[in-house]
Amino acid sequence: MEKIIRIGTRDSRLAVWQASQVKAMLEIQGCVCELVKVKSEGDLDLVTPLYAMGVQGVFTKTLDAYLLSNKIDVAVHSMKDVPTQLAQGIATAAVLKRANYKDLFVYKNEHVLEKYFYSDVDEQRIAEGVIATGSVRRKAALLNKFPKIRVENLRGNVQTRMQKLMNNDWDAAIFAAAGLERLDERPAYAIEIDWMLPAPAQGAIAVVCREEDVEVKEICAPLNDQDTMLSVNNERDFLKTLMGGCSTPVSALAQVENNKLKFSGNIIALDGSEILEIEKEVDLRDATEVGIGCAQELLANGADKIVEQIRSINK
Ligand SMILES: NCc1[nH]cc(CCC(=O)O)c1CC(=O)O
Repeated sequence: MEKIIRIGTRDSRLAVWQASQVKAMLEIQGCVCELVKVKSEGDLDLVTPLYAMGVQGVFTKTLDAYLLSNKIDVAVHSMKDVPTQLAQGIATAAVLKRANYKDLFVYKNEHVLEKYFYSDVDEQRIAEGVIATGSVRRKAALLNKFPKIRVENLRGNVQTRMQKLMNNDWDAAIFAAAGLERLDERPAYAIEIDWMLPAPAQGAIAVVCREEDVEVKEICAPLNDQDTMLSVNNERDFLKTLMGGCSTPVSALAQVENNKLKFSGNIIALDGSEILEIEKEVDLRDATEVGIGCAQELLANGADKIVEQIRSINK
């Protein structure tokens, strides 16, 4: 009998959409697949901010256990939710071509755009209002640009968060554009935040498998997009070298263009009071350690102090 590839996924709509995408790609290659839907801790607790849940990989560790106990053959994740250090025995089998990597500002009343988008630096420094996000990275970036605003905690899946935005008196909430676009739920009242660097690997989908499963690795290899893989590896190395954590105010974006890798990264103090940024462009041939190099350079230029501050607060 032909091998059936068991594809593990969380059971949120976004996760199931992403896993179905992988299933369809494998089926085009002639594979027989089935989806195995699993609840993860990250989905069960919709109140605690992610950074307070204290463990890495809240979204991934249930599926890691399923892989290691041979209940599934691959697991599909939003790559930005995957800890930079994969669990022992787990390997990346493929990274799909990246979708929209940007963060999206979703508002209810377009009058707020004046304040947040069509204002100059002086106006931004004094702008007041409330924006909702559960992400420490987005919070730090918003406070860095708009130091007088209040950032409200917001968690849950796409639908829950959208509902909460409608029910509250907030100016806006921030979403990953990729998540909304995959579900065909990007509202008309939304604008991409061009100045905000994304989370490392935002918009990329990872397929992981058992480290020693050569057969599954071979089957998944054609799904891999080399440019995306190189980019997100550098972004994740940047994060790992700086902090190692998952919910941290670290942003990074690497892009392949004209045989070059363009890398941008930053780390921001949790309260937005300080930002350290770096940009580099290197030949593709020398592009495997840009993320590490940029992180080391930032650490030598003061990022170590921000990292220390974040560690002491998270303790
Ligand atoms: N941490 C939650 C999460 N993980 C991946 C996505 C969206 C898809 C992606 O970024 O690839 C989201 C939602 C969001 O940040 O709004």
